[in-house]
Amino acid sequence: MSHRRDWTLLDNIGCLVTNDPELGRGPLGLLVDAAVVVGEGLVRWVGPSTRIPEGAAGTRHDLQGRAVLPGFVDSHAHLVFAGERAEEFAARMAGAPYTGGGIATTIAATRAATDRALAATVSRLVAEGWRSGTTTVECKSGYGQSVADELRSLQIAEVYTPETTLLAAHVVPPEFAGRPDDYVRLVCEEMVPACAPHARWIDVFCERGAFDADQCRAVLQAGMAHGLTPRVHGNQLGPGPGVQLAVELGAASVDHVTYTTAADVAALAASGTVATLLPGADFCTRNRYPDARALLDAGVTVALATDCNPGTSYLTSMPFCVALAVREMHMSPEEAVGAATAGGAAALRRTDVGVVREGARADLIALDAPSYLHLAYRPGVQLIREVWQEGMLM
Ligand SMILES: N=CN[C@@H](CCC(=O)O)C(=O)O
Ligand SMILES: [Zn+2]
Repeated sequence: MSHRRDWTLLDNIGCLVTNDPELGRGPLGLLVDAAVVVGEGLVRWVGPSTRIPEGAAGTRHDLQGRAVLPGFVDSHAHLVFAGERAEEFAARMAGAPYTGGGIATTIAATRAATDRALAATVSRLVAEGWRSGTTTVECKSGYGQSVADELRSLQIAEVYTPETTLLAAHVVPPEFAGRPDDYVRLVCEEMVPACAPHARWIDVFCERGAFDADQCRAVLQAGMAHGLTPRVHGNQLGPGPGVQLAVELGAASVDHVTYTTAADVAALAASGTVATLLPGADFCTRNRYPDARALLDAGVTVALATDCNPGTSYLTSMPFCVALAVREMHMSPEEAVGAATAGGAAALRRTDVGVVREGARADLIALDAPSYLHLAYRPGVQLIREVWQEGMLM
């Protein structure tokens, strides 16, 4: 390795999660007493502290025995919105069910907001996520529901992340009440062409009360025809066709997956579609949790994400999702940490994040703890000590 004065050696790492089984033990590719060299935004070298190449870097950064992981990959978030719905949350905690009806409140507030106010919210939530160790975040539109408002939502989102998603088919907006097919036509014929240049993904809310399988298929196919890759909100509030539709269209991910049948699990296991579980939403809506064990034991790739949004999951903490996954969904700490990092990367079809190996993006987090186990063991505690984004300490 050539000497690079502007590269940094992170050494004295007590426990390193690489997510590369060729680099270390088990599926998390664990190394103890490890070191990483970062430079020009990328990971340049990974290995045991005893084998650091001579002159590997100009600067040394001592981790003092802390655990280091890939930054979290939050593959499901709705960050472009205005207002909040704390009263709706309180009513739910008093027994009211979640039906998705509150989405209309956020649509009205978002339409009335200035671009500047919407951008400030995205910026605040991305920064909140950073402080919890999120270095890659996906961001959906879906609270605009008009051509102009979906377009500006994506234009604001793309300033903060390349992982932007057109969720025009979130709910039928009030002006189309009783005419869902007219709205679907508007989405397919006008919103998709206008918004596709600003999105990587096309998403739909496939659920009773939102859009049915045929309407969702039409929207997803319209997006695919414009170069977008599908992902699906499905099986959140009850059993439904979301999982099967996602598999049929080769979606990158189907998200929520709270109510599944054996056939859904088998279809996912035979597919390349990731199941993204959103335990924050189930927590905040007092829903049941997905059967993560059935999915994992069948061999399905599982991701964890926050679903940050003002209705069902107003949170940005991936560590909280890891803790919920372990405590409530019976995932092992290894499975949960893998799902929050490599799983999220798989859900976004990214090979450069969610992993610490030579050539990957140098997105790393250091915990105020000796092991990744503490993420589940110390729920609610701020353990994120350092966040390195593309090799820069934030
Ligand atoms: N389920 C659909 N969309 C969001 C909730 C949106 C809202 O209630 O504002 C979700 O993923 O949970
Ligand atoms: Zn969502």
